[in-house]
Amino acid sequence: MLSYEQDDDDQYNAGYDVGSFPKDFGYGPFDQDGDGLPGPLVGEQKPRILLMGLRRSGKSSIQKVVFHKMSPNETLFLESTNKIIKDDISNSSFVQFQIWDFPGQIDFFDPTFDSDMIFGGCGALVFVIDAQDDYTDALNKLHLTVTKAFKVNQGIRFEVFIHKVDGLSDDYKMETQRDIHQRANDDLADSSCDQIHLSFHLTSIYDHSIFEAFSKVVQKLIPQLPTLENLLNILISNSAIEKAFLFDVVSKIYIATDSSPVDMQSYELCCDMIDVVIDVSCIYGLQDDTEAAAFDFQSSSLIKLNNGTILYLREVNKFLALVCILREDNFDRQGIIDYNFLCFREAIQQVFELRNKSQVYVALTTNHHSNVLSNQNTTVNSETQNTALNSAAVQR
Ligand SMILES: Nc1nc2c(ncn2[C@@H]2O[C@H](COP(=O)(O)OP(=O)(O)OP(=O)(O)O)[C@@H](O)[C@H]2O)c(=O)[nH]1
Repeated sequence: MLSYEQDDDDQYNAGYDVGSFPKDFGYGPFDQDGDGLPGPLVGEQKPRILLMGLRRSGKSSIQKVVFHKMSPNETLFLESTNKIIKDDISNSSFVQFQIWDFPGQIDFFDPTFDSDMIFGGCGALVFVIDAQDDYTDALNKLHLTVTKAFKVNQGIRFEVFIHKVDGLSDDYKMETQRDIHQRANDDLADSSCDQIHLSFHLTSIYDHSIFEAFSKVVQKLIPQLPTLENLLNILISNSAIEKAFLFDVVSKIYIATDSSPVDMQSYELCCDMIDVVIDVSCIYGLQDDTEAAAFDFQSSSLIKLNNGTILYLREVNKFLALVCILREDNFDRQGIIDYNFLCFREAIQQVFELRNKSQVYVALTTNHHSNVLSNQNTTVNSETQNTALNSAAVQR
């Protein structure tokens, strides 16, 4: 990897809107052509994300907006969910999971509620609280839900979405978050369950906060995350990039970023850039006679902002894109950045290959301990890649 001097300071302006994605650019069937990435194996257990919360708290809206490109206004007409809706999200080799949307009125004491089955294979439980409503009942239900789930499966990540905060002032938002945080943790402490850890996110479907929160939930379920972060750190430090996100293009969830702090504006800018690229590709890039995807190995884009900042997007594979933010002055050596990007893409492919090999191995031998196995392999792989990338780096 080639190296570059870096400058600090960046400012960007943004005007945002969500959901300009064409709806037909959705989760297609997972096939094997293009980048040689095999699809999920038959019988492989996908991590499950449960969406729970009281009625009308916004669960279905979240799922539709993030994963099905529904515009936020259309959620006003969503019918109440009255059975568990299972949604299989298999759009990328990294992001493969199921989302189960539960009806608000679910009763844990109902004999048909099989908590071992439901919480057993669950990776994360997202509990949605309507912050515009009185949340006392929601807090009681949260307590009941997490304690019940924790008894069945201690590995579940508990994520609380303090939702619909678009209607609240900044001060009130913070106050609500503090209050919910305090009361939820007090309830756990009172029932001697302080080992249960809850993470809190302020969310709304009317801005990018819901995508950001979901990104964090999903990242915790990706065993390769440390490897990806490492690769991004190496890439940005050698290419004078300020910030880099690895995006799942369809959902605009970022599955990894470098270790510098994420600010909401950068994330929103990058999301908007993906919208622009996909919109333009769908309008001008589709060939009449083929069903080729609008986003392919040639997809890349460069947007210069009027504050001396550049947004640079490159396709990594058919599901993932790298979006970088950097200063215009540092882009005069684009060749170095492009070369480093190729090293990065190669390394990401190795992560995929190794993951897939370990999956095949697991499938051929036994289904037991599959997570542990792939985790261990990925760690070894991470070290190999870092060594390879570092040795390829050429300092200027
Ligand atoms: N202001 C605001 N309204 C929201 C938001 N998210 C969802 N809503 C609205 O909340 C209402 C209920 O949303 P649903 O998604 O149906 O709620 P649910 O939790 O799935 O409801 P059940 O299926 O009955 O359990 C809808 O009218 C949505 O438009 C948000 O972020 N902000």
